Amino acid sequence: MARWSAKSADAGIMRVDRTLETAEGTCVRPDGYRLSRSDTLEAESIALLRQIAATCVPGDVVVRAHGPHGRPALDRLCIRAFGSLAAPGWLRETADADARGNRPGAVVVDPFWNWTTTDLQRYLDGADQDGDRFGSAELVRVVALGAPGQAVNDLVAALCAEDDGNAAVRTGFADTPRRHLVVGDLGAGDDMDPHDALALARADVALLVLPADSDVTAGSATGDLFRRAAFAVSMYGVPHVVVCVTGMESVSFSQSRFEEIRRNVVSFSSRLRFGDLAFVPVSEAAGECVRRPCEAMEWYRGRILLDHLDDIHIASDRNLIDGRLSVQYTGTAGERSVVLGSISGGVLRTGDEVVVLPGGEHTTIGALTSPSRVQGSEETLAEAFSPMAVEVDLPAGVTVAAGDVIARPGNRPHVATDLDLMVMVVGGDGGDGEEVVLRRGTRVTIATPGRLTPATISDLKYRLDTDTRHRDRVASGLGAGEVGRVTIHADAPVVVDSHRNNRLTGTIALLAEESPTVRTLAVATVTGPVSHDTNVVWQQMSVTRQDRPHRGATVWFTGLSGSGKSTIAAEIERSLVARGRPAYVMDGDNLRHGLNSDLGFSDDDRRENIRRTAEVAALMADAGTVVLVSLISPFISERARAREVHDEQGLPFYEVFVDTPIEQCEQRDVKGLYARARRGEIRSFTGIDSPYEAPEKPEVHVVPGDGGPAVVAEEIIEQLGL
Ligand SMILES: Nc1ncnc2c1ncn2[C@@H]1O[C@H](COP(=O)(O)OS(=O)(=O)O)[C@@H](OP(=O)(O)O)[C@H]1O
Ligand SMILES: Nc1ncnc2c1ncn2[C@@H]1O[C@H](COP(=O)(O)OP(=O)(O)O)[C@@H](O)[C@H]1O
Repeated sequence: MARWSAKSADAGIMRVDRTLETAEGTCVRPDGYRLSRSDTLEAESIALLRQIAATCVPGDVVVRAHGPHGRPALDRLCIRAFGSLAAPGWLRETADADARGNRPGAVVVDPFWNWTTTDLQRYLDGADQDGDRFGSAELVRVVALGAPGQAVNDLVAALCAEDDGNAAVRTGFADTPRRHLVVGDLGAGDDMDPHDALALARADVALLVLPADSDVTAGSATGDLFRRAAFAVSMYGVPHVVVCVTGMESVSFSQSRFEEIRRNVVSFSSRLRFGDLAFVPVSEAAGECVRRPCEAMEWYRGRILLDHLDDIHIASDRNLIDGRLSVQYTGTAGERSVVLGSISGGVLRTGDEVVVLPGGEHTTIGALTSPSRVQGSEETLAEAFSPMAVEVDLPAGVTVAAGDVIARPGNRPHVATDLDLMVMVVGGDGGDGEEVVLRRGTRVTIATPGRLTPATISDLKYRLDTDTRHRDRVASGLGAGEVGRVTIHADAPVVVDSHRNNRLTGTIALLAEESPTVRTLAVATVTGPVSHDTNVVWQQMSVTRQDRPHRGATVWFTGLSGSGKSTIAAEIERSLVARGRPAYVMDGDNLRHGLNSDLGFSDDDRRENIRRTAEVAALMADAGTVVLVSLISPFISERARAREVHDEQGLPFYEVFVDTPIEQCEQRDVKGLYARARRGEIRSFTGIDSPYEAPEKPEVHVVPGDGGPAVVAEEIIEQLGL
């Protein structure tokens, strides 16, 4: 591996805060932080700035370097450190010229991360001491928030063994044996600026800080800050949460106080979506239980914070199922089209059949190359996976543009003009003291990687009180710091995933339309697409769910044809009905005779089949029935959507994966369909020439060895408490 020195780089660094309309087109403006060399940016060609503008959104960090020695050094650093970046200067057509070093280049580093230029410079300086340190270490993004600023500051300083107290520094660094931690200090988290919100949307781990002498349940100011921060962590889906109970010395290192706080936080968080929650008592002034054990807290048997962060299992957090390439730059190289972007989900391989969205053109992935090859160490990749940056060859003539998303034909993101969003209005960035408000009719710009799409807020469904969860359905707007559910109508289709499926492609920024500058109003998570007429309003009925004699639920069976879904579902139905519990099987075959008789087995038809079935199941569950859906439902994304439909209405939803291997299904061949599919008489048959995506975390996983249908049925009833 090449050794290099960051100091040899003639670097310009800026964080994009504004995009700006000029006579020549859109360009970007740095946020005011300046490094000694960054003023060379002003002299940069307008063409380069336009290139950058085409690929980044506010919050991005742009690193620019030129000269034969500087560029490769920075490129290498950025690739190693961040993984997900794109570089207009790395286009194949310009690569040779770049390698000779006479052309300026730019990289957009890790969109949505909250670096200041000061942070980045410190990072470069740190890297300089040991150029290889990012070679094998895994980068883990940590954010700390939740208590009055100083408490969070102290924790970050203790974790990163720093004492510089520089207010401009928002990011600390800490190395564990296996990892390189980048720790963003978000302070109290009560008045987030866009960078904070975007950092949260990207973080692997959130450290929620709660001083030991305050409490989450009390109406204290600190408790309020903590609860708000916890809500934001949950909303943006940070997969791992560590509650750091700080200032243990102020409560005499009391174990019972720590346990009391733990109980209170656990009880409070049951209403939040926390996947992984841990607690560490901290005496941060001396870094105890942060970087080293604390003698005064011998009772604490858990790991110290740094060890915990070294060990948290983050590899499974990445979405490695749904293949997505967010295109940030396009060009041509001889006959071929070349695109540059980051893998925002799944794994892509050379030869994969893919579709370019929103256009819908089908094509095939050619050579995959790691951008670092510009340094002369060309790396052709067999496969690329999230969150890598790659350069991809496509056959000549494919229509593809920055902002497009490349996905698999059988596993597509949503391509929609109408989206259902949870938004958090973020402040602190306008600088004019004016309260930012989103309301029905507000014009905004949707920022997705590489693309800006004008849009209108079509409806404000409710404003959410993040504390009580009260939904204020008559609210007229959302002010700074407020959270709400909106629908938005985009002027052109946008390509997104549900946030639940993919945090990267499921998060968007909403920018204000204030020519000539643009500022971020809100950072939103995508609930899903909406396609209904916005003039239709929900009618509240007088009979509520609580008035009904039975509580409903949906049990969703998924698996190959012949796996046993219907047989088990029918057993459960029989058993429940015999006990007087309303239950009903919604069987794919049967639904296709009526409700879904207009649908075939194309991917799109299957999606619609699943969507309709989920909606009907939710209605029946709402009416008090245990609905047993038996549908192959081969796509993870659509099953997730079915779950969302239920979650949104507070209805229980359980996924049961009937995991019978295809060989066994084929042997059973209940309807003789496998034989026909093998003979080519049926096309697009699941498991043969149409994909089946197995669930990752079903509530119940049934395998053939579990017993006969009746046994399995009783076990499911028991396990789900039906
Ligand atoms: N091409 C193809 N692929 C898969 N299945 C096929 C196909 N053609 C017909 N069938 C029969 O239709 C049943 C599956 O319908 P589903 O509605 O459950 O399918 S899906 O969820 O929309 O994928 C399935 O029934 P089950 O065996 O009960 O699963 C098949 O019998
Ligand atoms: N443990 C089991 N659970 C469910 N079905 C089983 C089991 N063992 C054998 N079978 C048989 O497998 C077949 C499954 O068919 P079916 O329930 O129609 O599957 P699907 O609805 O998934 O297409 C039935 O003939 C059933 O009797």
